[in-house]
Amino acid sequence: MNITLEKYHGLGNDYLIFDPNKNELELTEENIRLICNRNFGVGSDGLLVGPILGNDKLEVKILNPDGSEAEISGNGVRIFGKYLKDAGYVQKNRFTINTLSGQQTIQYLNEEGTRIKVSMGKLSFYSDEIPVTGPRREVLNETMMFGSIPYRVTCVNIGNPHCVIWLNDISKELVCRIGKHSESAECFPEKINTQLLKVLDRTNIEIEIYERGAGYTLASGTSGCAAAGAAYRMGLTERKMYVHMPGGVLEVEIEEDENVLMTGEVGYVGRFTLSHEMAEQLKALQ
Ligand SMILES: N[C@@H](CCC[C@H](N)C(=O)O)C(=O)O
Repeated sequence: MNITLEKYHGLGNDYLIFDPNKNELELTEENIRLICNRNFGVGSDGLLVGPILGNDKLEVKILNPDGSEAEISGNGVRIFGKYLKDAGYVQKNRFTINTLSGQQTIQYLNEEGTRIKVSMGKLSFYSDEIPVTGPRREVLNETMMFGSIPYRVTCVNIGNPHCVIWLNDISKELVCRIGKHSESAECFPEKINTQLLKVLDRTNIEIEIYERGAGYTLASGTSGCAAAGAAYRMGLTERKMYVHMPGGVLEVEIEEDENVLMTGEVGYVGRFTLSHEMAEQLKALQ
């Protein structure tokens, strides 16, 4: 049996879909790393395994390129939504899926399903829910040391953990320098995704991203929601804003109950049928 993977991207944040109903391979940390490797494998910022059928909801498992499992991915959910339409798994325009972090509602905004709105769930700034070590509190504008340098940090959970650093000048170089330390800092027992946040005006923010388990990425849906949530909470923006990332722009709205709505595009790259040689290498790593 051939192994086929479908590749999509959300604003340059690329994912491969491994549909377990069409492929036979036991995924392990080792073979996930090889699939996502940009030199020796197909290459991607992560792997989406699904739909996993069985209960009343379609389920997706989200894997980082280092083989670790993430609770949620904003771009991943939109991409999975587009795949479900392309592969004929759904006919409705609005439906709910299951991820490790809970349920997300997906809505197609155009006929092709390339523009998708997702109800992502609620923000939490509470230390025990993010998680961040220390007494229970909302982690707002605290000083934290990453690589011996102090930063003002707001932490937030939107299904997965994020730390947002508000600065006037942001760059790829700086987020990579900070992210290498913050990702595995002792105060983050589940590790963390890092965003540098620049506020452009009350309805536009810009971010640079360093993802847990993936490193630097051109875009991240949950990072966009987390940074928007932090900016709103700090009183810097309105509830609705555009989040500018190197790969494109996401629309984010923080509802009154702190539920987050995220809207953005998805692009289809193509189908990859792995060579016999590659399939054998992956099987040897099962
Ligand atoms: N690209 C993502 C986030 C993927 C998961 C993240 N690396 C984690 O480990 O939490 C997005 O679009 O949200």
